[in-house]
Amino acid sequence: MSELVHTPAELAAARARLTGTVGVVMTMGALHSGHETLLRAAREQADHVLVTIFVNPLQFGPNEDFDRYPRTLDEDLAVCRRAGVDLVFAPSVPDLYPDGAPEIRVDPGRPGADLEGLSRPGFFQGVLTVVLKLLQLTRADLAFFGEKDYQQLTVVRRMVRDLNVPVRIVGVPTVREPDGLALSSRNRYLSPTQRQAALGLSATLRAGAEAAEAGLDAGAVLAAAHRAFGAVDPTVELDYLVLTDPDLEPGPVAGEARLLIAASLGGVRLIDNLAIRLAPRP
Ligand SMILES: Nc1ncnc2c1ncn2[C@@H]1O[C@H](COP(=O)(O)OP(=O)(O)OP(=O)(O)O)[C@@H](O)[C@H]1O
Ligand SMILES: CC(C)(CO)[C@@H](O)C(=O)[O-]
Ligand code: BAL
Repeated sequence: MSELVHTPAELAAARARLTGTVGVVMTMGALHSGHETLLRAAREQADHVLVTIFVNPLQFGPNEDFDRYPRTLDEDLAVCRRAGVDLVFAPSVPDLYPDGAPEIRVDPGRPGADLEGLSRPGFFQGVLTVVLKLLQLTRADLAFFGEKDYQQLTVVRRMVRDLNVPVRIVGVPTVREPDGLALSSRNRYLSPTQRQAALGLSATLRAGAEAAEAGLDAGAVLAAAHRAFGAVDPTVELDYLVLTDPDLEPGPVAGEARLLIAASLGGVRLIDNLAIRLAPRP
């Protein structure tokens, strides 16, 4: 049975009853099999699993989908119960921000400035601020984040290192539909035709991975991915397609790398990424 709490005071009381290690999975709800994989990882690696469900207004831009973001608490609780979650923290906006939007926020710095940071100004500041608050409130020993949101995982790791936050961040590989589409709560916005077109994101990444497996260098791998994107349904608008260092550090790419894509379909913005292993230079 998962205990449901809403306020920080209720959370503190319930958290105090948990002995042993606590793993937290932070979500915005609308739980799917990707989230369930995070819950399983937490179940395996911690004595207790705590889930947070909160659609964080601070990380949404003025023209983004905060109002229409799916809110499915009853179904989410059923998922948590089935996954053996001990405690669910589902605060309201005033529960978490009793004084309104916080004056003091976490600056995501250079790692949060590119890619998603360029397209979604304020996004990582909002994410890091709420992640830090939730880490303080849950006092978790481990926190699990999906590689699907690769830059988010990277920026959270960097915050924990730079600010000495006492938690271990665990990255969990992306869960995909059998046809390759990365699971995402926002997939439910897609019409059947858009869903078919959205396969272009993972297909583009796979084309890059195949070029790397064939021994091509970084420039040729990225060119192969761009060529593959050229064959994708023209309703899919590319935001970025980049090959970077796995820590998203600037500079030349060699050995382990990451290919990241973001694109929009009829106003629905999706992201995906894949690990790429470049052949050693001769
Ligand atoms: N397909 C997936 N595989 C692995 N982890 C995932 C997947 N989808 C989401 N997650 C992870 O679940 C956590 C909560 O994410 P969130 O609730 O925003 O879901 P989401 O599907 O990413 O939603 P959205 O569609 O709004 O981006 C994050 O750490 C995210 O990376
Ligand atoms: C980490 C997070 C729960 C913060 O609101 C959100 O960005 C998400 O669901 O990935
Ligand atoms: N999935 C990360 C949170 C967001 O896109 O708003």
